[in-house]
Amino acid sequence: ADWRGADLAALSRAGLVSIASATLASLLVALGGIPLGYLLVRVPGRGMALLGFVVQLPLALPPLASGILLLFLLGYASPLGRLTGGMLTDSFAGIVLAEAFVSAPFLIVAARSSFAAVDPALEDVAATLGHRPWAVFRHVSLALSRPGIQAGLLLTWLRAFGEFGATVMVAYHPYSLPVYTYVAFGSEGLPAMLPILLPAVLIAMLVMALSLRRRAPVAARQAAGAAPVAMRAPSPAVAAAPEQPLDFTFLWHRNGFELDVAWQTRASRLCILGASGSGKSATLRLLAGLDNPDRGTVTLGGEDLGARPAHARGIAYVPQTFGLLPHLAVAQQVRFGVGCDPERARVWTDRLGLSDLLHRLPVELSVGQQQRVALARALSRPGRLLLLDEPFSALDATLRGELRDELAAFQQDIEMTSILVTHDPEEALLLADELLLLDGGRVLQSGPAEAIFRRPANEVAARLLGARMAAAGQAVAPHSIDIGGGILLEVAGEALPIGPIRWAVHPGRVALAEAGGHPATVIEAGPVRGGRRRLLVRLGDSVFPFDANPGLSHSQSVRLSIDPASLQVWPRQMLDLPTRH
Ligand SMILES: Nc1ncnc2c1ncn2[C@@H]1O[C@H](COP(=O)(O)OP(=O)(O)OP(=O)(O)O)[C@@H](O)[C@H]1O
Repeated sequence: ADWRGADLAALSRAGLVSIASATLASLLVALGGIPLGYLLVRVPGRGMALLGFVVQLPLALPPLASGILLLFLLGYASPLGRLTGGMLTDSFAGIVLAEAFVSAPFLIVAARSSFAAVDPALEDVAATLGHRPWAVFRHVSLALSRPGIQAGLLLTWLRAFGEFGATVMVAYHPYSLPVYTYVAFGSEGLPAMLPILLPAVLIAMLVMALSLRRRAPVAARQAAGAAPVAMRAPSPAVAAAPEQPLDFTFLWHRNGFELDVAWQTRASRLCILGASGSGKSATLRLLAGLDNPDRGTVTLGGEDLGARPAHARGIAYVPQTFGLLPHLAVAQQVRFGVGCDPERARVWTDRLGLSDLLHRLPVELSVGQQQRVALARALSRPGRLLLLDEPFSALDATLRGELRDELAAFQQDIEMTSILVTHDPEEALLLADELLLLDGGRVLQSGPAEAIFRRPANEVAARLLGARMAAAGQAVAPHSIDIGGGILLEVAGEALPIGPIRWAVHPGRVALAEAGGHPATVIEAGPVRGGRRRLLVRLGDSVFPFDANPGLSHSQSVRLSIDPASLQVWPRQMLDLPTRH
């Protein structure tokens, strides 16, 4: 190595040109590449797919070919070159453009993969929490993609810093470090190389080291900024839900599925009940403004919500997966909504038992705790409609029961109308005054929960409402059914039309009678679960399930009483299956 012969002034100039051009090129790429990476993920269509292919092209081209392509685009004979008086070639601007062209795919590909990994449900939740599209992009999409984008930016800078082939074609002057290396090698040979290469490698290593600098763990940083939430007695200083009639009609098509629903209700505790794929979540998303109907209207308290975007509807939405932002600790999570009321946030975090978990990230919470955080966040800003999409589906039976009871208690305290989506009839009956039954995108029945439970419109509605072993019978009076064998059962609720019916009763709502009741025989005894045995009993001509103490066994005679309010009765149709026995 010829250390003495090194031209330090020229070397420094070339080094500065490379550092400055690589930095400018990276900025340029970031400005265009980050939004482009996002659009490539979120905007569907062939045009975008083609664009995604084209932007990767520089990776496949030999750098010299990229340089020639750029000469066609930027050279003094091109329209752009003429417009700029040839300033885009053989100049510092030319170096920046050549470096940007060749290194851009590194950032675009990294940004695209990072954005693709962000769950769109998180963006949806942020929108329903009042954030405008730009804020959703900044606080959710960009925040969650940051590590991947930073890695892509580092690759972009390093690729730009080392870029030679395209640069030498577009801008031979001023010398960048790679071009200077090439020139020095041509005139002085190998002995001139080490004094040039050593600083180049050191600069690259320094930039890499700076980018690897550890940041404080997210949780710790977030918690440090979290205002302490004082423990206080529960005092949800909010009134019960005011009457605000909800009225919506939606017609919506997607992938061969057609949703055609309409509902008018004045109740404040509502439930949409239906089998999987019946359109429950789609209805909630249309209400929240996260999808647009092909045709439809939605008004709440006489106000037209349909014309407003999701962030302006004043709706709190808790999706099936809770939509917690993985980079925010509980305290930030709860205050994430636009217009979040700190006093309300304090009350709900306290009441939901989250006060000791404020510094934790979602990944450090149990599923039940995550569900509470999502609920606290939804309730901590003023809103008029609370949309809950199967909030308990991920929980075990015990926790499910506990949280269900808690939610039932909250419903008394919150000033919002709540709409719960579920396929669990028990949940629906506990948490709603009015039901909307959906089947295959159509409304099967709607109205007061108890009335629908007792009088399902048909067999499908009855099954959605939990009727399993339905039996045949005959309505012989407005409140009496004949189930064969001379047994008449009393039925509560609306008067029945005389004629053939089907009926069912929940196994837990039949009781053994000491005296009175109806004579029945145990015809099947199942295993004991939770201290109770599931039996099949014959009563009159009907067979139905019954949960009893484990002492009862096969062929035993018993006397049963059935609460008239717990019987479900619906008209028998020609297509209904015959009774099981
Ligand atoms: N974004 C979408 N793109 C295409 N099809 C969709 C989309 N969203 C919903 N669908 C379709 O609409 C239908 C109803 O879906 P939806 O999620 O509303 O059902 P659901 O009743 O909530 O079911 P589950 O109880 O399983 O959540 C389904 O056939 C589903 O495939």
